[in-house]
Amino acid sequence: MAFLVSVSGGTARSTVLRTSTKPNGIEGAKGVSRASVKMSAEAGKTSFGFENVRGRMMNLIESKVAETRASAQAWTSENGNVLSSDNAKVATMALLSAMVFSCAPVTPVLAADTATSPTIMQQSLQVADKETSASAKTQLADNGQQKNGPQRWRYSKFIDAVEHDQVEKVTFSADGQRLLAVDVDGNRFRLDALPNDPNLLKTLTEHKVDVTVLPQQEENGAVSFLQSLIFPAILFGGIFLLSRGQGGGGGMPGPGGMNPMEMGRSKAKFQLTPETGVQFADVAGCDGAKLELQEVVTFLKEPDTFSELGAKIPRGVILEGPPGTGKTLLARAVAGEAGVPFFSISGSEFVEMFIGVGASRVRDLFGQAKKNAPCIIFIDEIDAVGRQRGAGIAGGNDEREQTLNQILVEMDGFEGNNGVIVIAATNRADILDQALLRPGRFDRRIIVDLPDFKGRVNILKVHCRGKPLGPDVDIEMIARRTPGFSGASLQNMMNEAAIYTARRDKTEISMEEIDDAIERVTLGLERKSQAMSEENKELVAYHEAGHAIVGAMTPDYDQVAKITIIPRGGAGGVTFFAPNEDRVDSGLYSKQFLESQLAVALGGRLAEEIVYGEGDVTNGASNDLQQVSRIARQMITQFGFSEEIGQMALDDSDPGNPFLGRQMAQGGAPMSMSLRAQVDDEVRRLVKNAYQRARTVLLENRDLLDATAKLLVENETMSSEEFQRLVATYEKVEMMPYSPL
Ligand SMILES: Nc1ncnc2c1ncn2[C@@H]1O[C@H](COP(=O)(O)OP(=O)(O)OP(=O)(O)O)[C@@H](O)[C@H]1O
Ligand SMILES: [Zn+2]
Repeated sequence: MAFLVSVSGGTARSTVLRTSTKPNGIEGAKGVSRASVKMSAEAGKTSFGFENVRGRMMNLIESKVAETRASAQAWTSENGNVLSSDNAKVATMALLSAMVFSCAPVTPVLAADTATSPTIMQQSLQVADKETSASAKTQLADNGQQKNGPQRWRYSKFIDAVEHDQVEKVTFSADGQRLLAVDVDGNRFRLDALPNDPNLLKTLTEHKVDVTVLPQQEENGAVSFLQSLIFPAILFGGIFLLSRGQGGGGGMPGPGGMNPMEMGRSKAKFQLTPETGVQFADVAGCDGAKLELQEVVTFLKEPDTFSELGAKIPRGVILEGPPGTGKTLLARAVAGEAGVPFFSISGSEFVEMFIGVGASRVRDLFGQAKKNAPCIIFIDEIDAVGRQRGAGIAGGNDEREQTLNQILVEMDGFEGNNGVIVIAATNRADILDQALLRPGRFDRRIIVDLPDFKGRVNILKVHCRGKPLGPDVDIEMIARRTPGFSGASLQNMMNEAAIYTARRDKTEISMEEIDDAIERVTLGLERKSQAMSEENKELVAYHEAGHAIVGAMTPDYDQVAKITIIPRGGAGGVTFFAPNEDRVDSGLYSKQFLESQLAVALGGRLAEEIVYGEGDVTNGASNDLQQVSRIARQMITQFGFSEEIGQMALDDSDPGNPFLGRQMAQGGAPMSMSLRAQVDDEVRRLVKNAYQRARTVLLENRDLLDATAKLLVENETMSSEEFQRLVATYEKVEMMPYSPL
């Protein structure tokens, strides 16, 4: 079997051809990945010219991140719907490399669940996708490709592009921590966690970059940032601030008034809201999503300017995320910010209609929308109609398919710039028909995840507005106590508190009512997902940090894409790793990689052990431990990775292996008792070795472990970049290479 491994980093691209047929063709695999790291390092050096070692190291890390991201992106875009298809092998490969360590302090998610549950797996991939798409696209862009979602840029690369007049437009988040840039070709780039660069604004102005700042949220830091922008804005001109308020932006005049609304035909089932009145400031805790949607707002406000600039016109946007995270609210806010009408319909309403009605409703809806352009069409629960065609559980649903087809026809029929943008919402993007996600249709996917601590503070502020609060009410404390709550649960909780207050004949909501309300909502949530106590938080943080650090300190291991300790789906926390291109392409995993994987899986439990002592480890790692023994067994019985046992496939009748599939387990020789014992010994040896290596690396990087856990407790999530920064600051020792005991 021959395959291509593309090596890329920064500007350098080259291709390495390798042939191999056996899974134990490890030498080749190693060679390739070394080569790719080296190439990336070279690329990093030439494009940035950092002279010091640290700089080079960071470049190397970044290139490596970019590399793995590219693969994650390429993989997801090609195989986006792999989960619901029967293409189990690809899914297996992806899962193996995008290894997810989701660990629950109380109810562990079984490994089998992780592998078979499309939701969890999709979550992992989505997060990988979300967190990783960016740099990946920097590379895809080199090929002239731009897939959905903005790419992520390094700061230095961004400045470089600005200085070369490659950047057209920049939108800052209200707090000034992130920005979205659009280059001259209309490609979008994202930068998170901006450094404090006093010259940034000057550079932007000098190069005539359009600067927009998102409306400010009630965050303190934002004020000074805004002020710091306003001042030079007067000096340099050419910058306009988007002010919150009637009609939105300064700068260029938007289409002030709305088209007079023609009443929808009476049979029309969709809702039309001429003016939603919702602003971005009403949606809190999803700055990333707002940043991306700002472009849609700009387009709706000034469609002509937008297309004159040659920017790529947005068509369809999919908002995906758990229930109650504010997807509908965001869509309404886009309409509100742009001052355009909002058409909405729910996917499930289509399905309830009589045969033939769905498609004509779609025609109606789009017809009305075009007449009222610019406007937004919002389709809630798009999965109800947008599920893969021909994959219906009850033998397919013609009505649904016709409705879906009609939506596709309408979206394809958008000529040039007709000012209609379709926003769809779903919490099951994994089951969507791929046709929906093609370019020109819903080619932008925006993740709206559960809010982290800061997000919850902001959401609470929104929902405390206009409510009489007692002097003892501390919003930050409420936010600390409500991890795992969505925006809707928080709103619900505040309403409950208000009801308790009224019942108790009080005039102000006090902490007492809020406590009761939190308890009540938590009880409701607990049935669905794991609610997390304060004490658990630190433990989960150490556990996840353990996985991440062992992964990061392992040469050639997959990149950490995101760490979170927000409880979800029964898991206390999750560490996501982005798959690596070589491995995904080939589906081959070297012995070295699998050994590292053992160590990474053990890292969580080990961190607990190191920090709290052996007596205090929790059963939250049972999922990890299952993964460990499964991987180790397979290495010995199926991949012939043991010298003792040799290169033969054995029938290790481990029932239903969700990871590598039965096909690999087939055809093995039955095992004698003595062989079984030998296998057990070998498995134990492998695991013990991995355990030792992971333990050493965690002990020697204790500072990094503490720093990571601390930040996780504070923020609940950590991006790849944030983690890399910690690694760069604290890292001491890499994991030692495998040495047989
Ligand atoms: N980020 C947020 N900021 C402020 N309020 C929020 C936020 N998220 C949710 N809410 C509150 O919860 C309500 C329900 O949210 P919304 O309907 O937008 O969620 P959704 O993601 O569309 O949920 P579903 O998937 O169940 O349709 C909103 O009307 C709002 O009051
Ligand atoms: Zn774990």
